[in-house]
Amino acid sequence: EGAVVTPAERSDPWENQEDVMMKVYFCGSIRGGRDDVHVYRRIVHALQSYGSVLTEHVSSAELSDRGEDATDSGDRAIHDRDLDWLRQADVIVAEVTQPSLGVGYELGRAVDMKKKIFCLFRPSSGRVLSAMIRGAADGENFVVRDYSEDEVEMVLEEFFSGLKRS
Ligand SMILES: O=c1[nH]c(=O)n([C@H]2C[C@H](O)[C@@H](COP(=O)(O)O)O2)cc1CO
Repeated sequence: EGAVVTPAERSDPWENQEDVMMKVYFCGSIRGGRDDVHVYRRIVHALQSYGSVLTEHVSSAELSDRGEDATDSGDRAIHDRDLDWLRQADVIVAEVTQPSLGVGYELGRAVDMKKKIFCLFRPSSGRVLSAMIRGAADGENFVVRDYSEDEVEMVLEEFFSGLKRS
């Protein structure tokens, strides 16, 4: 009676699940162009088997290259919310084939926060990935993986099974 329940003693299963569920921040181009939204959908769908995806909206077919809100105050709200999610995230997964200022910025901030980062690039696009992304790879906290669309599930499985071991 009157005992203080510490977080470790909580018995609500939903609360516990929240505690253990990995949080994944997915980055993909929005105002940079929506050409690859079908790939983002496939990635986010696969990611949902590893944890909770904080930025599911990035993969929404309804979201155009105008973004969520075109007003200035809307932009601040988007920026602040996304940085908050970035801080909460255990891992960042970015599809970097379609160049995007926002994605590049998110990755730079995530490096500064010492997050685990996994970037996916499709050479079949004919593009050459920015040196500021390819050149940031250290094979451990910042991993860049070339892949083709049909390999989405396989490369994510490889990455997440590596995380469990480390
Ligand atoms: O409406 C938005 N909502 C939003 O969450 N973002 C974030 C998530 C994406 O990973 C990234 C896309 O940046 P950009 O719009 O510069 O391509 O920025 C970006 C916008 C629009 O810039």
